[in-house]
Parts: sequence; C-alpha cells; structure tokens
Amino acid sequence: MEPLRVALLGCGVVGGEVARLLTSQAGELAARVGAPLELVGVAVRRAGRERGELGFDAGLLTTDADELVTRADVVVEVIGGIEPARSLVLRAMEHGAGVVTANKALLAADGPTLFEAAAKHGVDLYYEASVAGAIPLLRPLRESLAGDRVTRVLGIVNGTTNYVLDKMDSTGAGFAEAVEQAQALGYAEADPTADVEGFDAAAKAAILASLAFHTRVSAADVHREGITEVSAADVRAAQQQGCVIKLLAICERVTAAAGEAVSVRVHPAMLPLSHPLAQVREAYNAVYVEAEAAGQLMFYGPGAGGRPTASAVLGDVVAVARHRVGGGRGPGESAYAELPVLPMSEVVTRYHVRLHVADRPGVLAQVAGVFAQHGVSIETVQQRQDEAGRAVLVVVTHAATDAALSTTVEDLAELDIVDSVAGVLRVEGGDDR
Ligand SMILES: NC(=O)C1=CN([C@@H]2O[C@H](COP(=O)(O)OP(=O)(O)OC[C@H]3O[C@@H](n4cnc5c(N)ncnc54)[C@H](O)[C@@H]3O)[C@@H](O)[C@H]2O)C=CC1
Ligand SMILES: N[C@@H](CC=O)C(=O)O
Ligand code: NA
Repeated sequence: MEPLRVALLGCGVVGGEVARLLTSQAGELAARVGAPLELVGVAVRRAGRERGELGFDAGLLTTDADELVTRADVVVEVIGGIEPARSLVLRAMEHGAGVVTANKALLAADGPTLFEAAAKHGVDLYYEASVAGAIPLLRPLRESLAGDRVTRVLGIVNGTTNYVLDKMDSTGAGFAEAVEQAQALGYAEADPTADVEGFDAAAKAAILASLAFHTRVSAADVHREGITEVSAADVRAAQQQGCVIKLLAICERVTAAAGEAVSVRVHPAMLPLSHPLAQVREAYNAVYVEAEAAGQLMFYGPGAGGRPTASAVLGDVVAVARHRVGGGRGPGESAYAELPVLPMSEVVTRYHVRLHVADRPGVLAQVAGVFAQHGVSIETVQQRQDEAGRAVLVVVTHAATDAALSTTVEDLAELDIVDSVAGVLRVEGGDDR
C-alpha cells in the first residue's frame, strides 16, 4: 500500500510529541491503518532555531507551511491561534487533505467555516485533542451518544487553572508562582492569559455545547469568568466551608419562558469536598455528561501536556488515515437543533457571599432583608471573626437567577452596616444542582 503523507504544522509542546510518536510507533500505526504514515514535512515559524533532539530527520523542517499543506493526505495543525492556522487548514482541505487539529480557539471562533469547507471538499475534520487533552470526550459525544439526548455537560476542562487552584488550595502557593509552574510543565497556552482568564475553557465549553446540543455555540456565546479574582482568602473561605474552588465549564439544556434553550458558562465555583470533581488534582480534567437514556457518565484523565495531547492527536490521525485507506468519512457538523443561548442573567445559580459587617444587633436582619427583597432564599448564615478580628457574615443562598443574585450583592454593598463585600463565589454541586 502507498504511504499516506502526513504534514505537521507546528513543532512546539504538542507538535514535538506528535512527531516523536509518529516516528517511534511507525510500525504499529501502519498495521492499524493498513498503510504506512509518512511524515513529509514539519512546518515551523523560524528556521535554524536550536531544537534539541527532534526524533525525525531535520531535513523535514520547513517554514513554508502554505506549500507543505498542498502535498499531504493528512494535515495536523498544532500551531494554535486563529491565523495563520485557519487559512492553512482551509488550504489543506481545498487540496483534498483530511485535517486533525488541537485548536479549540479556532474551532470555537469559526468552527462552521471549517465544517463547511470539510463538507465541500469531502474531507475529514477531527479535533479530539482540542477539549480535555488525552481524554476521549468529543468522539463519545459525536458518535457514541448520537442516539441519546444530552442534557448537561459539567466539568473541569482547563489543566492550567486546575493546577493553579490545586496548588493554592493544597500548598498555599501564590497565584503567579503556580502559573509559572504550569507553564514550565507545558500545560499553559502560549499566552497563559487564555487559561487564567477562562478563554481556553470558554472555547472548550463552546465546542462541548455545540456537540452536546446539536447547536452552533461560539466562544462569544459563553459567559466567561477566569480565576484571576480568586484570592487566598477565597480559598480559605472555601476550606472553612468544606469546599474547594474549581474553574468549571457548565453546558445545560434548559427550559426557558420562550421554550428550550442552552446555557453555557465558565466560572470559578465552590464545590463540596464530597463532589467527585473536587478530587480532581493538578492538570487533570474531568467531565460529567448527563444524557436522558445513558444517565450520568464521567470522563477523567490528563487534560493538558504534550504527550497526553499527542495521544489524542494520533488517535485522530489514525481515524482520518483509515478513511483514506478504506473509504468513508467521519461525522460532519450537526447543528440542526438551533437552540437559543440563554443570557447569564437568566441562569439559575447559587452564591456564597462573604461580608465584612459591623458587629452589632440587627445586622443579620438587615442583610436577610436585602436577600428577601430580591426573592433570594438563604440556605445558611454563619458569623465568624477573621484573622484581623473583623466580623464576617457568610451567606450561602438557594438557587436563584444570576440577575437576582448580583443585584442582591450590589444592594448589600450599599448598606451602612456592611463595610465591604469580601468575596462572592458561585456554588455548584449541592443537592438542588
Ligand atoms: N499544550 C497543551 O497541553 C495543549 C495544547 N493544545 C492546543 O494545541 C495547539 C498547540 O499547543 P502547544 O503545542 O502547547 O503550543 P506551542 O506554543 O508549544 O507550539 C506551537 C508552535 O507553533 C509554532 N508556530 C507558530 N506560528 C507558526 C507558523 N506560522 N508556522 C509554523 N509553526 C508556527 C510556534 O513557533 C510553536 O513552536 C494549540 O492550539 C493549543 O491550544 C490542546 C490541548 C493541550
Ligand atoms: N492550556 C490548556 C491546554 C489544554 O487544552 C490547559 O491548560 O488545559
Ligand atoms: Na480530548
């Protein structure tokens, strides 16, 4: 059988490992595909850079990615970002190549353009590595659950922020120090702002919601909050409550006034220690998928890092290559449901509110009154003293709309007896969620 030509775009953390695995496992991959996979070129940004041990012939390096994509059967895009990745992927498809990408930013920004191009040119588009690294998650959603009705996807989908929050919680590490460690371990994006500000998780949430609900959801549709506002005091407050703070991606099918809709959000949230997601450490990811017939499924594993991510990329390369050998194509875009995306203000959540208050009679009644005015029911209230001897009131609410909760907090801040709102965090994983 003629070899299948594989072109690799990008040779960084993920690309370097993809090249190594393609070369070191060549024999087994050929047996699984039914034809050898021949690495025909590796596009890099700069020629002549010191790259250490490559694991493949240095003569394959090229700075002409435009040319490389015209002479491949399978193009692997692991450059990241929107351009030139998008133009290269589209050019590869025009020239008849199947595409494998790990690029969630591109898929969440302009997925429909890529799917339409793949359909037009009759080629595959696979992207398992784009969400939750090595964990097989997109293929289960695209294929295994295609006969079911998914109602909810909830999980930790960013390794860097989970690593940072875990280190802050377990070792008391500072935020900046933990981010640097995550970068050194190859978990963070080229610009770690994408991780800590929640952009990476929001892109992944958009991809998950699109697949789960057969609806186009882009990154711009996702309510996004990162972890930069999470303080050491928040982490301690969560611990006092028997909780941890995690950055969660939550995609839900909801019934709104106007009919069925989806809500898609990424934000830090307190989770009780008894919740399985609370036990997810370091850069691991874990995602719950709830479907009407299947019930609750959980996917867990390494969500970031060069080698685990390369595993998912290689799995996709094998899938595309098998189609080239045996015929057939992977699933295309499924967006027939066209459900509207619910604004965050209408989403139902719970809050944990920490207030620095005057320590005198009547304070509790005034605070409770503000919650009542907004129709927000209180689950628990505790008063304690912080390290500086100030009175701290900790209120945990029942579920209410996000709009009601945020106006409640605004009005609390206006009360004379409230010195400051010390922290506000959403709470997930309780009995009513
Ligand atoms: N690192 C990880 O844990 C994971 C990364 N990903 C995704 O994989 C992709 C790659 O990520 P990393 O390997 O971590 O990034 P990286 O920054 O280590 O590698 C990207 C490489 O592409 C090169 N590049 C930039 N422009 C180029 C161009 N025009 N032509 C050729 N090469 C060019 C850069 O010089 C760099 O070496 C991104 O889309 C990222 O979001 C997905 C899952 C996990
Ligand atoms: N930067 C990302 C890499 C994987 O997608 C993360 O930290 O999860
Ligand atoms: Na994955």
